[in-house]
Amino acid sequence: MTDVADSPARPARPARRGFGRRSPDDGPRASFRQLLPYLLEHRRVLVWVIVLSVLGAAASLGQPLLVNQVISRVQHGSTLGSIVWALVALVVIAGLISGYQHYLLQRTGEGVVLSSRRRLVARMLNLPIAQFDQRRTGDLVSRVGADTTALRAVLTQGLIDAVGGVLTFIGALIGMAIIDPVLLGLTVLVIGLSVVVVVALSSRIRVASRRAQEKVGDLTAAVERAISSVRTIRAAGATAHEVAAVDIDAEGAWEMGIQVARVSALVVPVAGIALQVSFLVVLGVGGYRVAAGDISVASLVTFIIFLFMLVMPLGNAFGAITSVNSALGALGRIEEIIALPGEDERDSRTASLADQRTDAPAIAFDNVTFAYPVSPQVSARVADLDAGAPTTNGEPALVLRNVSFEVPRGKRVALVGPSGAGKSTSLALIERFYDPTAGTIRLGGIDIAALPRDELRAQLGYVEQDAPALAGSLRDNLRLAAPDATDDACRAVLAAVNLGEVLGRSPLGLDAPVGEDGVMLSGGERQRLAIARALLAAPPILLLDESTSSLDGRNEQLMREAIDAVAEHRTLIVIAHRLSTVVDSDQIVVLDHGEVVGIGTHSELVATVPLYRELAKHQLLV
Ligand SMILES: Nc1ncnc2c1ncn2[C@@H]1O[C@H](COP(=O)(O)OP(=O)(O)OP(=O)(O)O)[C@@H](O)[C@H]1O
Repeated sequence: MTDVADSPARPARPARRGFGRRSPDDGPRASFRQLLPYLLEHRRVLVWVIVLSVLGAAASLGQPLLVNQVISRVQHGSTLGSIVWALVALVVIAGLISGYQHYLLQRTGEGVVLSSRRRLVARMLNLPIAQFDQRRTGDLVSRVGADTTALRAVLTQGLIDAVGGVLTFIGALIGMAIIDPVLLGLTVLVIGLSVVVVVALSSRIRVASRRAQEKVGDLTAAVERAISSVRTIRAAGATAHEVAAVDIDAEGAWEMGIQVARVSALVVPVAGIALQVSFLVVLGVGGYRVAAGDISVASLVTFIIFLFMLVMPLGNAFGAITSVNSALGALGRIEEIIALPGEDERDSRTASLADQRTDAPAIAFDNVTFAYPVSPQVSARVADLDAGAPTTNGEPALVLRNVSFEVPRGKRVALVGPSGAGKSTSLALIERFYDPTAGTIRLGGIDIAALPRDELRAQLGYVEQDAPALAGSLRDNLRLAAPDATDDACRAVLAAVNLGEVLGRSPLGLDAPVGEDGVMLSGGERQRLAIARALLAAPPILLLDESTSSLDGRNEQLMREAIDAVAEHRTLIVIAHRLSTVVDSDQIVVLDHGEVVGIGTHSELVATVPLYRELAKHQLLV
């Protein structure tokens, strides 16, 4: 019943190999191998880029040979003829090829960013709910925005002319070997040293740039927190405090950026120094060899041009090291999420709704026990503190204990109990946002763990506690679960939950925006809009987690009427914070500290369950 990622007993499954074993300092890492699927999607363009690279390299390598000819002809007093034109043509062709190739790689880079965003968002929105409990929203947002953008650099800077660069490098090496192996030996010695230095520095760049990206994630999370709670922060007079908190994260990102800059500052001049030193060595030793008659002036000039051609791609590669390493760091953060199992991947799909029994209750809890999964980070911190909460003896604290109750078809059942008793958790388990640690929940007699989640959820309408309205129009909100609903159906359902008046408020009607998180609606209106949304999909079972915010008399009346409208012809499980909403329920289940302490009608419970009597007394119902 309990599946792997949600299991409190077992920590969330470590991601695929390469992400699983790492020290806290050692964030997600990616290799070029993981980049391959993204590149292979664009293999046609990349093959074309390679062909252009080969042509470009040939056009470049042809230039020193022609220069050699020009010098020899000038030395021997012969006419230059078409050679100069051929040289000009080669330079122009090499330039055109390089421009077109650059465009193709930029385009492919954008394509890689697009497909990484698609894959990441598709996986992210399909992760088990526990992952969202344990991760910071801003950090996830930053992965979709900033990290995917960093991937572009692999193509636009890393792979730019990589093949052409290698060919030019090899061609230049061969040309130099033919002209003068001694000079080549000296050149290779100097350049080899520069490569050793850069390779040694590149791992430091990788670590620094990955940390820089993590810091950007922290920064986005801090900004997201501040913006999403802006009213509370403003009202608490805590704006300056929050600005300072965001500032600390911004500074952290800046510091890491500076670290990257410091290490890359060491790398960038290496190619230049290598070129200068080898140029001076070649000029000195080459000049001596020309004087000694070992090589001609034309050969020395050609050798020097080849030297530039050898060092140029090397310089490009050194220059790309920072951006490629940061792209690989970003890819690590993207793949860390993509490697997590999606919630639907763990569906057993061994049963179908057709197996429902008509004589079975709509929903039945059978000895359900549950503890929320504890994130590995929290576990580690608790272990460090050697403290009990939120776990006991290393085990997560139980939120539900052996809970059993039945909800007959077509009946209205209320869950009541003090705050933290486990009411909302029970609805979350019916929705399979989490799976019970022990026990079974059945829908029409079928263990819901055996049903595909989408089939199960199609049977359920769920109205969260203080349900948020989604930014967008009234119509967008209503059609979330019923995309084909007509405008007439939308209007009818709004009227059913007493929201007809909201429609008349704006000339835009159903197109009227509700604001970010529905700020343009009152708390009661948001809750009723959420009920309308659930109703429109016409599910046979409705789970309603009543708003905790106190509603005035009129709103409460409107809400009761809305619930009555909802209850018709369907099974309703309602979490009531105001007993007045549920006194006429068919059955009331009283929860306390995760245990069922009473089941019955209002009058039965007032007579037999002290906790319920107490609750009713507080709410002036007895
Ligand atoms: N996502 C979560 N991760 C960890 N613990 C949680 C999570 N959600 C709720 N809890 C804990 O589970 C317990 C039960 O919470 P639940 O929301 O089910 O209570 P409730 O009866 O609905 O309370 P209320 O009436 O205040 O809404 C609480 O102690 C709460 O702190």
